[in-house]
Parts: sequence; structure tokens; C-alpha cells
Amino acid sequence: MAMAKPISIEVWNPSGKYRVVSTKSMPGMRWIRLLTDNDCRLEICTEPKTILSVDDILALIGDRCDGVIGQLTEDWGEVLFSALKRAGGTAFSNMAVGYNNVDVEAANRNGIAVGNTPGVLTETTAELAASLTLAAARRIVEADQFMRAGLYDGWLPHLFVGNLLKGQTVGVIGAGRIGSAYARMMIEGFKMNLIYYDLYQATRLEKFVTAYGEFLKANGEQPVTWKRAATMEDVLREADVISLHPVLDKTTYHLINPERLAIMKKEAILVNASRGPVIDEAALVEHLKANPMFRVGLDVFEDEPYMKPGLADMKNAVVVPHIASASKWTREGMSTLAALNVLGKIKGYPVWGNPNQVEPFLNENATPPPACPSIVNAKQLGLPSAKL
Ligand SMILES: NC(=O)c1ccc[n+]([C@@H]2O[C@H](COP(=O)([O-])OP(=O)(O)OC[C@H]3O[C@@H](n4cnc5c(N)ncnc54)[C@H](O)[C@@H]3O)[C@@H](O)[C@H]2O)c1
Ligand SMILES: O=C(O)[C@H](O)CO
Repeated sequence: MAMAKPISIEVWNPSGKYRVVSTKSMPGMRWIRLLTDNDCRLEICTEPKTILSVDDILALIGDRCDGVIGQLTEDWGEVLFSALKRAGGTAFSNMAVGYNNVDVEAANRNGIAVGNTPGVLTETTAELAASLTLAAARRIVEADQFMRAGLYDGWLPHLFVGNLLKGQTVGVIGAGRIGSAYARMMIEGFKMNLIYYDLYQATRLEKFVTAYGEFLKANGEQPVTWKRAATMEDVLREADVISLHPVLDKTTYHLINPERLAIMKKEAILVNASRGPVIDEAALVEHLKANPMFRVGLDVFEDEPYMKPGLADMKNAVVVPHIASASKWTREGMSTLAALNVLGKIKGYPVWGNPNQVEPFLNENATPPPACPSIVNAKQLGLPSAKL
């Protein structure tokens, strides 16, 4: 194997007993303090390139490394997990809730715990999906470009007419933490009706819509309604706005394909703040070309950082660079949870019993519980669970 080239790092607490590597600088200082106050020597990669290769990360792991905090842009598979094991490591955490970039079976084979950061980005991500929905419905980006180009010469009845959301149907595919938060925003904020598809029943979401519908009715307004669809196709046929929030795995790869695009309403809005490959993006570009009233809001792309040819030219697409979780509070929280996953495993702490209730780890003014907030392969590795 070729010798990995040296890579630039910033070192915190050089005499710390445990060597922890972070492949990127992350927001906030609390995660750094938590590691350095707990006897970790922290090495943060300061390489200017955005996406590190497997060789870059091998060089960072080196001969001795207890744990790594990594990013969703990195390919964590057998090569990296076996290198981490050889270096004496036992812990890895993605700084992300999604971990489709991680081969969890390879981690299991090498006895490495895999952490993720659920819960702390739910509302922030749902708010961005809601923003994309509004931007697409009301043609905000097109209108902004029109203003800046000096083309506005007075109010006109037909100027940038878009879609009214009130009373329309919002379709959610993947009604987990983020999908449910998004649904609530659209229902409560814009009085939309809900149709959703998930492998599991979203009982709390259903109860919320029922209660809100009753509240509206009691106030003499049209109540909102909900429906759990038997098939994804039912959502695609019925909804005016469809937002995608499932995990990316083999059941959701190219979930939106030419056949499914064809059954959607011609003036529907499609939003994706989950993972790019959930949509067949080349097929989407063709659909956008053929259906100028169909609009899309995308935070994620099939071949990030690239867009499929033609997408950038489409006026009916709003595109942003994977920023759905980018609020200061969330990004600092993600850094904290990722650091605590790695620290907790190194210290031999148990795994927190409920990864949806991570607030106790986020309080700036309190010592976090002695536990790993979220380890996705805890069961496979037989890790003990913390009593809540
Ligand atoms: N764009 C971003 O910056 C950003 C930010 C956060 C999360 N995400 C993505 O969003 C995903 C969801 O996050 P979450 O915290 O809501 O996770 P979650 O586990 O709470 O929700 C995912 C939901 O998808 C459902 N699901 C799984 N397979 C399905 C299928 N085949 N069809 C329909 N539903 C299916 C699950 O049952 C679950 O309810 C993450 O895995 C991540 O990839 C993206
Ligand atoms: O999965 C995630 O957490 C996002 O894509 C980044 O916030």
C-alpha cells in the first residue's frame, strides 16, 4: 500500500491519555472541552480540502487512536474500521443522524461502536424543508433573481403567481422524527391536510392532527384531516406537496423514479431534505423540463457535491447545498453528541436508553450523563444500556 501523505492537524491537550481524532473542525467549544477535560488528546484535521479520502483518514488514524469523529462525506467501511481496530480504537461517531456512509457490519466485525446524532437536528431540518416548500410554492428564488436583474417595472396581476398551501394536502414519506416535525409545521402553520406513508404508524402525529382539527372546528374553521396511506403511490397521487424524510437504504434508493413522478400531480411540489439518492435525479430533471408547473426544493443531491446535468438551468427547482441542519444550536449540539458518543465508549459508559431524548446531554451548564447518547450498533456489540 502507498504511504499515506502527512496531513495537517491542530492538537488540543497534547498530554491526554486517549487519542481522539476529529476529521473536521466542528462548531462550538463545548465538544472540545468535554474531550480535553476527560483526559483526551484531541487532534482536529485542518486539511483545507472538503472531502477527505480513505487514505487521508488512514493517515489521521495512524498507529494509535482510541476514537474518531467523522463526517457524512466519508466512506467508513472495512478499510477504516480495521485500521481503527489495529490502532487500538473502539469508537467512531458520525457527526450526523444519517449514517448511510457507514458500513455498520464492517464496524461490528471490528468491534467498533458507531455513534450518530439524532434528535438535535429534528426541528432545524424540518424548518429548512418548510422553507424549501414555501420557496417553491411562492417562487421566491425566481422572483428574487428577477428583482436583482432590474426587471421589475410595476405590479401585475400575473407576476409570479404560485400555489396557496392552505387547505391543500401535504404528503410525507418517512414520518419519523423529522418527517413528523415537518408535517406538524405545515399542518399547524398552513392548515394543510396530511397524508403520510411510513413502515410504522405515526401515532403521536395522528393524535396531533386530530386534536388540531377539533380545535379548528370548535373555532368555526375548516378542520384539518389525516390519512395513513397503504402505499407510497397513494401519497404521490393525492398530495399537493410531498416531502421526503426516510432513511437512505436499499428500500428507499430511487424511491422517486420516472413511474412515480408520472403519477404525481402536474403542479405538485416535491421537497427532499433526506438523502440525494432517494430521488432518481436524472429522471427528475426530465420531469421538470416536461412539466414547468411542477416544482422541486432540494437540499441533497444524488452525486454530492454535483448536480445532475440540466438541474441548475431549471427555474422550477430551488437548490441549496445540504444545509438543512445548519443552525448554530443544532450544529453545536451535533458536535457535542458526536464527541460524547466517542468519549462514552472510550470510558466504558453504557449506552443511553432513548436516543430520541438527548436533551440531558445538551445542557451547556451541566455535566452530561455518563452515557453514550446514541450508538446504532449497541445491540450487535452487546453494549450495556443506561438506566434512565
Ligand atoms: N438534509 C440534511 O441535512 C439532513 C438532516 C438530518 C437528517 N437527514 C436525513 O433524514 C433522515 C431521517 O432522519 P430522522 O431523524 O427523521 O430519522 P427517523 O429514523 O426518525 O425517521 C426515518 C423514518 O423513515 C421511515 N422509513 C424507513 N424506510 C422507509 C421506507 N422504505 N418507506 C417509508 N418510510 C421509511 C422509518 O420508519 C422512520 O420513521 C436521516 O436518516 C438523514 O439521512 C438529512
Ligand atoms: O444526516 C444528517 O445529520 C444530515 O444530513 C447532516 O446534518
